[in-house]
Amino acid sequence: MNANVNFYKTNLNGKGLKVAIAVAEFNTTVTESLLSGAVSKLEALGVLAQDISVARVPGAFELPGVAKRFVDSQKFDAVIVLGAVIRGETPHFDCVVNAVTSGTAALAANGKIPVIFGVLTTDNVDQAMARSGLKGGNKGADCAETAVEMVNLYKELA
Ligand SMILES: Nc1c(NC[C@H](O)[C@H](O)[C@H](O)CO)[nH]c(=O)[nH]c1=O
Ligand SMILES: CC(=O)[C@@H](O)COP(=O)(O)O
Repeated sequence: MNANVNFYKTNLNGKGLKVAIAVAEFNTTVTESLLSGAVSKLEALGVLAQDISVARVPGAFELPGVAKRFVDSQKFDAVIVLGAVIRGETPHFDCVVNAVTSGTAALAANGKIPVIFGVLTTDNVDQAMARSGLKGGNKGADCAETAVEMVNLYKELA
């Protein structure tokens, strides 16, 4: 790699940051574990508990609506959406996944703050358990780290 390339710097310092989390209640065993992982990681990175705000919604379809309100409030440095969409017998899985993915992506691309996508989309419960800290890694914790990293990158890009 050419040594003259300029790389924007970022870091994982969460001190002083205010983070909002929207979490779906559908598949609550999985999503509460995602939430726990996200909150624990945020605190480990220096975000104070009183600076973490959580809103629960019925399902993943409702996540972008709450995330937008978090963004529009201008009270937060980042927003994380957490959910677990698990395939059933009908195409409803695709409807929900498409809606939450496109809605969250639009907010992330158009908003002034990072909006982080932490919605599991799995074929079965075991796959969800394996990605929510119940039987393996925790995507909620991963999203928390991404949120802090992106806030600090955006500060460099300002
Ligand atoms: N099947 C799952 C859903 N379905 C519910 C929708 O997200 C939504 O709440 C409903 O259609 C009313 O608007 N939600 C999940 O989060 N996960 C699922 O597996
Ligand atoms: C993702 C869903 O909406 C799904 O869990 C619903 O199950 P089904 O397709 O069997 O109604």
